[in-house]
Amino acid sequence: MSLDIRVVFIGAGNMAEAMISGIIKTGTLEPRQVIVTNRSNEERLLELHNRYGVQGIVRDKLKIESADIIVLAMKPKDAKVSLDSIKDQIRPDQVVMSVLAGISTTFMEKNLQAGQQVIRVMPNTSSMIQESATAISPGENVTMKNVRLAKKLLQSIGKVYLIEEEQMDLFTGIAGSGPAYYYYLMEHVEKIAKENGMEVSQAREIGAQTILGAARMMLEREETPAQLRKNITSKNGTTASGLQALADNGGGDAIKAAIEGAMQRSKEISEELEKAPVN
Ligand SMILES: NC(=O)C1=CN([C@@H]2O[C@H](COP(=O)(O)OP(=O)(O)OC[C@H]3O[C@@H](n4cnc5c(N)ncnc54)[C@H](OP(=O)(O)O)[C@@H]3O)[C@@H](O)[C@H]2O)C=CC1
Ligand SMILES: O=C(O)[C@@H]1CCC=N1
Repeated sequence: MSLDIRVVFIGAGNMAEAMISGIIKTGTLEPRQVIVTNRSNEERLLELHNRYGVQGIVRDKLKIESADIIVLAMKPKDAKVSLDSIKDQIRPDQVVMSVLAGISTTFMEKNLQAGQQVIRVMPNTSSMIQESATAISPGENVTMKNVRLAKKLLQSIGKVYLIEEEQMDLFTGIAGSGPAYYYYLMEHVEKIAKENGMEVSQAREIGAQTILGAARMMLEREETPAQLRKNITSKNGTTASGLQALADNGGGDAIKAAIEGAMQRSKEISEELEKAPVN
C-alpha cells in the first residue's frame, strides 16, 4: 500500500538505511517522498541516494516543513541537539518519530513545543528485508489518525506491535538488540564448523536455515517452544547431550543476562538523557 506522505530521516546510519530499504522496496513510499540527512557525512548521503533514489540533503540546507513524519535516527547522545535544532521549525500537525533506544516520549515532548505529536518506535535491522519486529508507543498528543499512519508506514518494514511505553526497554532487549544475539550464535556455529572441516559458507547456510525453520515452527505451529524442544530431544540422544552442555555452561543464564543487560542499558540511557538540561 502506498502512502501519500513525506518522511524526513534525521540520521543516515544503519537503522535509517534498514528502514529506508524496506519502505522503498515495498513501494510504500516513492524515493521522492523520502529525504535523509546526517550531521556531516555527505558521501553517505550520496550512497543512500544512489542505492535507493532518496534525496540526501545536508543538515544546514534541510527544510522540514514538507515532512509529515520526521524520523529521529541518530545515536541517543545526539538526540538533544537534534531536538533543539527542529524545535522552532516544526508545526503541531507534524509527527516526530524516534527510533532511539532509551528516549522516552516524555523526553521528546519536554524538548519540543508544547503539544507536539511524538511517537516512540523500536525497530530492528531486519527492516532491511521487511522482517523487523517493531514496537510503537504513542506520546500524549499524537492523534489516532497519525498513530494509524505511523503503523502503516512501519508495516512496510515488518510486524508492528503497539505496546505500553513501560515495556519498551524490555522490547529493546528482546527485539531491538535481538538480531545481534542470533548473529553472535551463528558466529560461533561457523567457527566450530570451520574447526571441524566444513566450509564457512556452507555452515552459514545450514545454520541460518535451521534458525529460520525453528522461527517458522514457533510462528506457525501451536506447540510451545518447550514442547517443540521436547519433540527433538530423544532419550539419551544427541539433543539431550547438547542441551545438557548448554545448561551446564550457563546457556539459560546467559540468555537472561543478555536481555536484562540490554534492558538495563536502555533504562540507563533514559536516565542519562533526563539529566540533560531542558531549554
Ligand atoms: N542499529 C540498530 O540495530 C538499531 C538502532 N536503533 C537506534 O537507531 C539509532 C541510530 O543507530 P544507528 O543507525 O545504528 O547509528 P549510526 O551511528 O549508524 O548512525 C547515526 C547517524 O546519526 C547522524 N547524526 C548524528 N548526530 C546528528 C545530528 N545532530 N543531526 C543529524 N544527524 C545526526 C550521523 O551522521 P554523521 O555520520 O554525519 O555523523 C549518522 O548518520 C540509535 O539511537 C539506536 O538506538 C534502534 C533499533 C535498532
Ligand atoms: O545497540 C543499540 O543501542 C541499538 C538499539 C537497539 C539496537 N541497537
